[in-house]
Formats: sequence, C-alpha cells, structure tokens
Amino acid sequence: MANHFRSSERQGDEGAQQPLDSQEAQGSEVTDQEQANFVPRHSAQHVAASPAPNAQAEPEAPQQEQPAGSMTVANRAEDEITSQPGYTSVFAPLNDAGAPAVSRTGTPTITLKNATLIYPAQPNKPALEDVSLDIYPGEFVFVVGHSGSGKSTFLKLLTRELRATKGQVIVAGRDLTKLRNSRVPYLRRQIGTVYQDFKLLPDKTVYENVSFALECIGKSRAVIKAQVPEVLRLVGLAEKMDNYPDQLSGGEQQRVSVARAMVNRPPLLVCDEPTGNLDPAISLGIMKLLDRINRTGTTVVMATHDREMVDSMRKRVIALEAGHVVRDQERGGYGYYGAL
Ligand SMILES: Nc1ncnc2c1ncn2[C@@H]1O[C@H](COP(=O)(O)OP(=O)(O)OP(=O)(O)O)[C@@H](O)[C@H]1O
Repeated sequence: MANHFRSSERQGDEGAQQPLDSQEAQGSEVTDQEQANFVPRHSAQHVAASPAPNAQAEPEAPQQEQPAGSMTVANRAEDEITSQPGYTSVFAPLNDAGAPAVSRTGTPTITLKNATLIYPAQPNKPALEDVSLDIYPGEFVFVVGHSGSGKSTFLKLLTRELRATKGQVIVAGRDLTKLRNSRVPYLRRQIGTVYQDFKLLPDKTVYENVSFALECIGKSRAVIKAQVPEVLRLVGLAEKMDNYPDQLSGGEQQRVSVARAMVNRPPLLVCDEPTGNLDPAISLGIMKLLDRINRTGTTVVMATHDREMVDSMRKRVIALEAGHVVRDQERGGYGYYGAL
C-alpha cells in the first residue's frame, strides 16, 4: 500500500486517531556553503540568560524561552569566553524570532519520497515501504507503532545509518540516498541522537562525555569550557560533572546523553526510545527537557512506545504498521499501538 502523506493531507485533530552503505553515490558532497545552510540560523554568540535549574531537580520546561535580545552578560571573563568564534549558547533560540518555527512553510527539514528500505536478510519483506512525508523545522514528531513496524529503521534513514533501497530521503536539502560516505560525518554533526541505552563512554566522566562531542567537531578549549557546564546546568547535572556513568542513575545517564546530543545545538534531534528504560517520573523529566529544546526551534523526531507521554503531549504523531505510514495526525494520541 502506498502512503503519500504530504503535510497538507495530514489528518486533523478529529482524525482517527541496506543495508549499510552499499554504494558510493557521486556528486552529493555537503559543501561548506550547504553545511552553513544546515546550521542553526541563530548562530551568533549568545550568553545564557535563563536561570540555571536546580542541579538536583528534574529540569522544568519554562513557560516561554527568553528572547535572544534580553540576554545579559554575567561578568567580563564569561563575556570573553562566550564571544569566542564558534560559541553558541544552548539556550539560544534556533529561530530568529525565538518562537517555535512550526508554520510548515518553506523547506522541510526532512522529506521522504516513496522511501523503501529492504534488509538483505528479509528481501521479500520491506522494513519500510513507499513512505512519503515532510517534517518542518521546529516540529516535534512522535513515531509510534508495534514492535517491528519500522520505527528504528525510519530513524536510521534520517541519520544515514541506512541508505534507502528505493526513493529519496532528504534531510536539510541533501538527498541522503546520494550522499557520499565520506560526507556522512558532516551530516551527523547536525543531528543529535538519543538512544534508549544512552551510549555513554564508560571511562569518561560526565563532563568528558559531553566535551568529547565538541572536541570531535574541532571546537576550541575555551568554547568547550563555556558550553559544557552550561548544558550540564540545563539538564540539572552541574553537580555531577566529575562522576562516571556507572555512578549515575538511569535518568541521570539519559540526561547526559541529551546534553551530549544538544551541546553543539544541532537543528535536528533524533531520539529512539529515549525513555524506554526509565521509570515514569524520570521519563517525564527527560520529556520536559526535550520539549524545552524543541521550543527553542530544534526539530525533534522521536520513536516511542510510551503511550501516556504521547497522549499527554499532543504533538504530531506518525504511526507505522508493517513498514507503512497508517496515520499522520496533528496533536495526536498514541492510538491503538501497543508494545507487543
Ligand atoms: N538488521 C536487520 N536485518 C533484517 N531485518 C531487520 C533488521 N533490523 C530490523 N529488521 C526488521 O525490520 C522490521 C522493522 O524493524 P525496526 O527495528 O525498524 O522496528 P521497530 O518498530 O523499531 O521495532 P521496536 O519497537 O521493537 O524497536 C522488523 O521486521 C525487523 O525484524
């Protein structure tokens, strides 16, 4: 069954509810200019103005993000650090107006056109088949469905862990089916990822786990020194930056992984079951954090089985069934998709 859910065709509130890179495509490098198009529009220097949340408390979603213009400089030393080239406050709104950019005009962050993914081990059963959809800058999208319906496969197409067998996957204007393998690291710099199993480096402290993400993309020590404590304050872990992952609770470890995913302010966050291993109260803290990040303009795409969370947040819901989109709903609920 073909699925063609353009944004204009999505259901409203009342609605029902490779294989790893096998070929090196030509002519699809991400140029510096193209990369510049992909980085946050609000890329000038910013200084954290929001009050840091209590270090031990679960971070609270603020009612409203501070407009960039209201930010203040704490002191001269901090000013020197934060005015370094390449410094971007994690509190800085990605969109110019400081409001969520969910108008769904302009270029989508993500477009799938008749995308199909067939694993070699299951040649007669596509994990995703003929999926077409658009996700616009600033959207928060839940991807739901039974176990095995294709959620993780969908997310892996976005990060180019998998290359679509047929059709197109376009992320920030780049056709990932043609993107050279050598350019994939540049794509990944623009996508924060959060997984159910955290994927923290066990022999690095909380601080080092987060700073490593910035070191890998060549940020200066001064920028790292400014940005890492800031993001750790945001996730409520300022007091634990010298701890190792095995000295943290599951919720704390996931907050480190969220901090790592967002520390360089990627315009897109891809989350695969980020609360899957956490109890409900801790999950709520993580979701508030992700919601807060989304309010600054970051596009969030999240696969989840968390019915309660999806029902309470009333975001866009894309439901998959056997590799097909069976529902694409504004401010939707979880629907009848259980964790089977
Ligand atoms: N590496 C692989 N090789 C062959 N088949 C695979 C592979 N990975 C996933 N599949 C199959 O592809 C289909 C979709 O799997 P996927 O992991 O995307 O589902 P999911 O919705 O994320 O499931 P879950 O909720 O359990 O994580 C399933 O039928 C699965 O068995």
